[in-house]
Amino acid sequence: MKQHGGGDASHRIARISAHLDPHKLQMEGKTSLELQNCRAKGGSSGFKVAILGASGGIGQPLSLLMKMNPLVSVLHLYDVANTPGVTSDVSHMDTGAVVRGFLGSQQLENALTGMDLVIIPAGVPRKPGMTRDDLFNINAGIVKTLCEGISKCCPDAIVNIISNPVNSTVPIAAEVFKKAGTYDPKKLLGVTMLDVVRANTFVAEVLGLDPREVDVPVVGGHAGVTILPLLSQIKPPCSFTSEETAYLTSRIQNGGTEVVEAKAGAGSATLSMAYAAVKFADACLRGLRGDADVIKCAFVPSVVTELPFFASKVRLGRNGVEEIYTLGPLNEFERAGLEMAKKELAGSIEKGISFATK
Ligand SMILES: NC(=O)c1ccc[n+]([C@@H]2O[C@H](COP(=O)([O-])OP(=O)(O)OC[C@H]3O[C@@H](n4cnc5c(N)ncnc54)[C@H](O)[C@@H]3O)[C@@H](O)[C@H]2O)c1
Ligand SMILES: O=C(O)C[C@H](O)C(=O)O
Repeated sequence: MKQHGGGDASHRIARISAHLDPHKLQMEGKTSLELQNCRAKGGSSGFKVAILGASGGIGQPLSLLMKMNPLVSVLHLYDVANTPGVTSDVSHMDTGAVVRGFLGSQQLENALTGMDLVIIPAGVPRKPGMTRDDLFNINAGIVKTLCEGISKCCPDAIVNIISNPVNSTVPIAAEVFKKAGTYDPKKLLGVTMLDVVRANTFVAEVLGLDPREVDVPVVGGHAGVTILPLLSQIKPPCSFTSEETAYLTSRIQNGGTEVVEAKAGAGSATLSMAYAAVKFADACLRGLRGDADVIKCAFVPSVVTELPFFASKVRLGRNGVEEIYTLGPLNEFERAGLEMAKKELAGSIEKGISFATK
């Protein structure tokens, strides 16, 4: 019997199940382009987003939240483990985005083809006693391989890097893209949004405000002293005692460690990170859509300081980062913090560059 929507019932059912399992389509001899076009009816117009590391502690809630984002029409979930289960689960949500799962390196290219935005939370997290830099040996190689795939399959995509150490993985990504001839500095962003989310929360606690009313710029990078909250520039404008400034700066800089210790070996921030990653990805998509005044902090290729990468406020638009804002007036405490941040950042950036160019 012919069904409304094209194709007979058995074909239609086969298509729906294949759409959850790219293997099935490949076995039917479909090309990757057909795979891309084989969309369930009802998919809304919008952007195509891939999450690399989708089965992880961050990846799963991030997949859930991106499936809820009305700007997303296609959501590709890629990991080296457990994507069939995560994909099946998330795909039952009655929101517009069509979800497809991709498992293992042989499916990376299909996962990436045609994507507008790629979010990378793949890699190992810290355990108590470790620094983010202790993750370098494993995560540097993971990010390098994934970025090689991006160069090949979606060189125009915006890339959001979450994998630590962000201060080194973003320079690695830049070098991979340069080597492939696909580097666009406007499209590479290290995600430091969690530092801003934490800063807003901790400052609101001290001031007795709703965190949603607070906006703290956090500049520099994403590790220890490189995380530099500019409390002198918060909105709404407020002043702090030197004790409050010292307490807040230290708590914001050590927010990640606070979670790592509380989780006692079970990983680092995942839920608050997924929240922050979605806030940031949504800003990138609103920028791509052409919304005005989309401004967020991010660790990007930059000329704001003498370092080649630096986190500061950026304006997001149709081409990715369309404007990078200078740091503005800093007080004495922040100027001293900036010098410490730059010293550590220089080493982490250099470490990433040498890894990717060796
Ligand atoms: N930027 C930030 O603010 C921020 C915040 C929190 C965590 N992180 C970092 O995010 C990363 C992930 O954290 P998590 O808690 O989700 O870890 P996790 O171990 O729970 O998940 C990582 C996922 O990556 C997958 N993975 C490993 N190698 C892969 C590869 N080659 N390709 C694709 N996927 C691969 C794993 O299978 C796993 O599902 C860590 O490096 C962590 O330090 C960054
Ligand atoms: O602290 C970590 O290792 C994870 C992440 O960078 C964070 O800030 O929570």
